Amino acid sequence: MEVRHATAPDQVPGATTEWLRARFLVEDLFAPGEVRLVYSHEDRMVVGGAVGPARLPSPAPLRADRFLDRRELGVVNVGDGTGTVTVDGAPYELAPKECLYVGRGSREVDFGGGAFSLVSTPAHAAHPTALSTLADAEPVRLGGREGADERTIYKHVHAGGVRSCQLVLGVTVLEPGSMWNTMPCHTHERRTEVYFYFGLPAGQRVIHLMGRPDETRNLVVADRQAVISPPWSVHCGFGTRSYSFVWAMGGENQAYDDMEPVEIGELR
Ligand SMILES: O=C[C@H](O)[C@@H](O)CC(=O)C(=O)O
Ligand SMILES: [Zn+2]
Repeated sequence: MEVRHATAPDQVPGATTEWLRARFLVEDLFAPGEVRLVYSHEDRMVVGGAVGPARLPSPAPLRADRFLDRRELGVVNVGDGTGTVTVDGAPYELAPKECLYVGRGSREVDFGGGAFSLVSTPAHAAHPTALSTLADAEPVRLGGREGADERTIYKHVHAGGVRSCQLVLGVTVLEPGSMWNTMPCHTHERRTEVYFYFGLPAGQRVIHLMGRPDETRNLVVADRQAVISPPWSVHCGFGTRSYSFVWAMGGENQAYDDMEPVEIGELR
């Protein structure tokens, strides 16, 4: 498991494209029969990808007998068909974009055929493992044709949905012909957020904006790649085609709307 250290906003001016990509972009998470994980010191979030059949390991940097001894996990099916995730012998069927929350203390997590994105945060208590379907996730329509940002937000793990210690997780799906996510954008000083882009056609890219609102940079992101957004960073993007993304947060609170909005004219 790769370990990435935390960053500070004063490292961004002067940073090269390569430096930014090595710290904030997560590539190559998906390989057949493997679970690949990256540990970030930003709120100690672990970001991963699983392609079954594979079992969740407990990599050495965790110093834990089992991955979920002190953690909780959100799994989202990012493939095109139904996928099965088995937790301590109990199978859960996930349709595309559906989420399984796996609680602290679970022992074995097995991924069947399919592709899954993973996000984990430290957990102080055991909440029950629970499936969240798209219907459970209380879809919210946002945006419009005029802003090229018609999209549906599915909130899976949050204060009013599946319970967790600190993880907040959902999926946003853009309509065909809609390319912008999260514009106007925001920061949230009390949480780190990970965006995991998927459903982007081969050869297309998302231009993801990061950095302080007055010092932005861009990352050019391909399908099934993730971006780590520290609390000081905006996170929004424009695709060359429509796409979906998993967004997941960890940190001080679980209030979805605890954010600092940024006016478009403030961006530099
Ligand atoms: O803090 C919340 C997150 O950035 C996302 O939920 C935003 C998002 O999915 C969108 O606007 O499309
Ligand atoms: Zn956000």
